[in-house]
Amino acid sequence: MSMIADFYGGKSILITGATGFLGKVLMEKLFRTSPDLRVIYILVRPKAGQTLQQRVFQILNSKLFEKVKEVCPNVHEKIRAISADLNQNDFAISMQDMQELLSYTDIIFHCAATVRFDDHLRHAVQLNVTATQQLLLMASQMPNLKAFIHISTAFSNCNLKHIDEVIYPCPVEPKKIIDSMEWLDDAIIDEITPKLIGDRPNTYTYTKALGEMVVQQESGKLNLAIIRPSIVGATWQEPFPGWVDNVNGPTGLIVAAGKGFLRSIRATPMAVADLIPADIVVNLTLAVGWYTAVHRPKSTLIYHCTSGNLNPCNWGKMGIQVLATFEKIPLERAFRRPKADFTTNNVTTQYWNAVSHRAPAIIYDFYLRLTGRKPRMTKLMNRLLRTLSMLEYFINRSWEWSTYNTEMLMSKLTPEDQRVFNFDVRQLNWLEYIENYVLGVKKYLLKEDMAGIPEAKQHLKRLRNIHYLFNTALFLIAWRLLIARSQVARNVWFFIVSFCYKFLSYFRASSTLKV
Ligand SMILES: CCCCCCCCCCCCCCCCCCCCCCCCCCCC(=O)SCCNC(=O)CCNC(=O)[C@H](O)C(C)(C)COP(=O)(O)OP(=O)(O)OC[C@H]1O[C@@H](n2cnc3c(N)ncnc32)[C@H](O)[C@@H]1OP(=O)(O)O
Ligand SMILES: NC(=O)C1=CN([C@@H]2O[C@H](COP(=O)(O)OP(=O)(O)OC[C@H]3O[C@@H](n4cnc5c(N)ncnc54)[C@H](OP(=O)(O)O)[C@@H]3O)[C@@H](O)[C@H]2O)C=CC1
Repeated sequence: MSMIADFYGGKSILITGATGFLGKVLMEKLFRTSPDLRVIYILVRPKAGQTLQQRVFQILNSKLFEKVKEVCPNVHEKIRAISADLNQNDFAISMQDMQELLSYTDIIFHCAATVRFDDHLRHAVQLNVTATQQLLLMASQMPNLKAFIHISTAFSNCNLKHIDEVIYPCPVEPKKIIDSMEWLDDAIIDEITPKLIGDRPNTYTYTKALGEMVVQQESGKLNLAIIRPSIVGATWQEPFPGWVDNVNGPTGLIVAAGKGFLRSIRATPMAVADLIPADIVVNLTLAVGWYTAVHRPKSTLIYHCTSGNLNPCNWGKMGIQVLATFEKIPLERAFRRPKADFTTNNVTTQYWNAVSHRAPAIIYDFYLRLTGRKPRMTKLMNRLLRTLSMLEYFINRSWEWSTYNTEMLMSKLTPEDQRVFNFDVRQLNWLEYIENYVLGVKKYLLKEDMAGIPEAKQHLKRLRNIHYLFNTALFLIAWRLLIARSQVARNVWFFIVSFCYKFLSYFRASSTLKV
């Protein structure tokens, strides 16, 4: 029997960010391994034209939850969606709902965040810092609360090269930042943002670091732990390999490479690609929840959920495997054949962006215009280039994260728990994982049918022929222009033609002699 699964039995669990990528995998695992849990409360905001119930229905009816429905047929009754907006005071939760949450919650998993790199500082502070502070305040009023698990990111201190499982203070206190966001106007915030974030690349990593400081400062008598995952990728094993449903992190680039939009990327092939599968993050999170509640460590422990120091892989190897998988299993209706190179400096990056990204987009838009359609490729390409520029920081550097607490926790688990809640990244085979990731992107994110693979391959062959034809035509035009303008080119051309003629005459004569 799994001690961890047993622990969650009968418990009331509160999850924020349950509609997000990680939140859904977390909920799935909880229901599947502890179907006898009392209830999972999820804080959900109503979204464009969808009620709360519709949002929950959509999640529970997705492929991700197919296994859950077998082991926990009454899963609909065990999930309680509470209308909440983490940007509002008291999260805009009704008095009645708040009372229920305060009375019954045993464990909190705080996953909600804005993960956009370019979010305005005011909004990022509101969600990643102030909301965390408010949730901690709520938690302190929960008589039955046994553990509060905060999901941060391994990149909250990406301004450092070696990162330990400790909280590094930011120069300005989170409370001062929260206060100032209330009275400063947007223009001033824009002006001071670069100074505040300092040597971090964006508001996301900065506000996640502030969020950790808030957790430390507001800990009071709470049992807290912080988890820092690196770059979360598709699932490795559970509930099935390759599940992913959004374009964040590498996923969007995998799509862009497979569809032939992304042809070059400024990245360091040897830099460590610190990816971590979503199910490993979730297994560690549940193990931490159990350990924090049962063993009640004296201080707030931080757990790095990273792969680099235990089972490193680099971007070069990953890129090659992504492309190799697209050879076997191509995406449908690609714009160009998947083929991409790493560039390493500004000049080559600008050159390949112009030649491989902008020029084909302009030519395609010209073709769309000619055929009476609306041009769209240049706009799409500009967005891709903007996204690439945001991600570049993370694919041109390597970090070292120590994992003492994570390894300590692994050693505390029974063999059964090590199996059921496996977070040992050393067991992961990267090539197999990447292949399943790419397959998952095709099946679960893009919802492409595997039966369409022969047609997709045929389409790629057509694209290859168009490519050869286009290159030949381009070469002939360039050559024609050159010999019209240059005597040297004309002489070379004359020499080649007469050489070919002589060679052919000799070949014909010698074959006639043989007969
Ligand atoms: C020697 C070897 C040679 C081999 C050659 C191989 C060559 C390479 C082959 C390529 C294969 C790729 C495989 C590996 C690639 C490695 C890249 C990995 C990068 C990973 C970096 C992650 C760093 C994570 C650090 C921190 C982790 C976290 O803690 S948080 C989670 C991460 N958060 C995010 O990822 C959010 C990022 N997104 C944003 O901030 C915003 O979306 C944006 C600022 C990027 C864009 O915002 P904007 O307002 O303009 O538009 P938006 O509406 O949001 O989106 C616009 C369109 O862009 C699409 N989109 C969004 N994100 C991505 C993405 N990550 N990749 C691609 N596309 C993305 C989005 O869908 C929109 O599209 P449309 O709807 O069609 O308009
Ligand atoms: N993905 C990654 O690579 C990594 C993620 N992390 C961390 O993991 C956590 C989860 O990330 P991930 O699942 O990828 O992120 P997602 O963007 O997929 O999910 C974010 C979640 O937060 C919710 N949310 C956002 N704003 C509000 C709001 N105002 N009120 C209520 N809920 C809100 C979203 O709800 P809605 O559905 O309504 O938008 C969604 O459920 C985050 O804390 C992130 O920092 C850490 C390292 C890497």
